[in-house]
Amino acid sequence: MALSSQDQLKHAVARAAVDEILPMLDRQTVVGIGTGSTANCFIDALAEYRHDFDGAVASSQATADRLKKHNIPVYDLNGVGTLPVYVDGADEINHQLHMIKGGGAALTREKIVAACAQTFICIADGSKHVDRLGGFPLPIEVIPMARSYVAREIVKLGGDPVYREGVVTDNGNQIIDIFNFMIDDPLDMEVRINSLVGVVTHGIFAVRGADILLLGREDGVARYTAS
Ligand SMILES: O=C(CO)[C@H](O)[C@H](O)COP(=O)(O)O
Repeated sequence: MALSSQDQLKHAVARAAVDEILPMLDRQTVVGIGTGSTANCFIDALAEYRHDFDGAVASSQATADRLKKHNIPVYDLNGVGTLPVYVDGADEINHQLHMIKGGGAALTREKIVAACAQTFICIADGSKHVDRLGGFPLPIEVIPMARSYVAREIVKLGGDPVYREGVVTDNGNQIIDIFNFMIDDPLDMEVRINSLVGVVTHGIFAVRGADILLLGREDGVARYTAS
């Protein structure tokens, strides 16, 4: 079956991410790996080198399952400590390499694994690159009993919260997506939403943004670094 051009871009950035990390790998290296269709392309490309590194820490059960299918060992983050690199996709990424993530509901584990990584490489197709975050609805993972409270607080901040019905995160929590919520200052908004009681995490990744962006475009993969 022929791949769509967006799928081809995902494969191209996944391959570029493998090339980027190959010099970092040795038999002791444990790699942090994100969640989603672009991260899946990365896992499939990395599997070719599975004897050149030790294993991976997964940001979701879905990612752990895919790694195991490739016979790549999956480790508990608590037993690993600092990771040299974390590779993941994004729903949006701006020019400062701040992101919105969590479209796949894996945001909390993604943020934890990213926090433990020395280098965060974001892989995305060109449609994800934006001047201003917020076109993509911002996901918030909430403790279930706090869902309505958090939603009311989000309305006060100017957003339109929508409960992502039927979705339970790997941590047993629920997701609210905030629509119509353009974000001028991602660092400030990340901290403000973090301070709401009942919020587990949300999808603004600015305090720990990406260090490197590999962006798939029709004319090739562009590489950006955080300034
Ligand atoms: O944050 C995520 C999952 O929680 C993903 O990285 C994000 O949704 C991008 O996914 P895809 O690569 O499928 O477009």
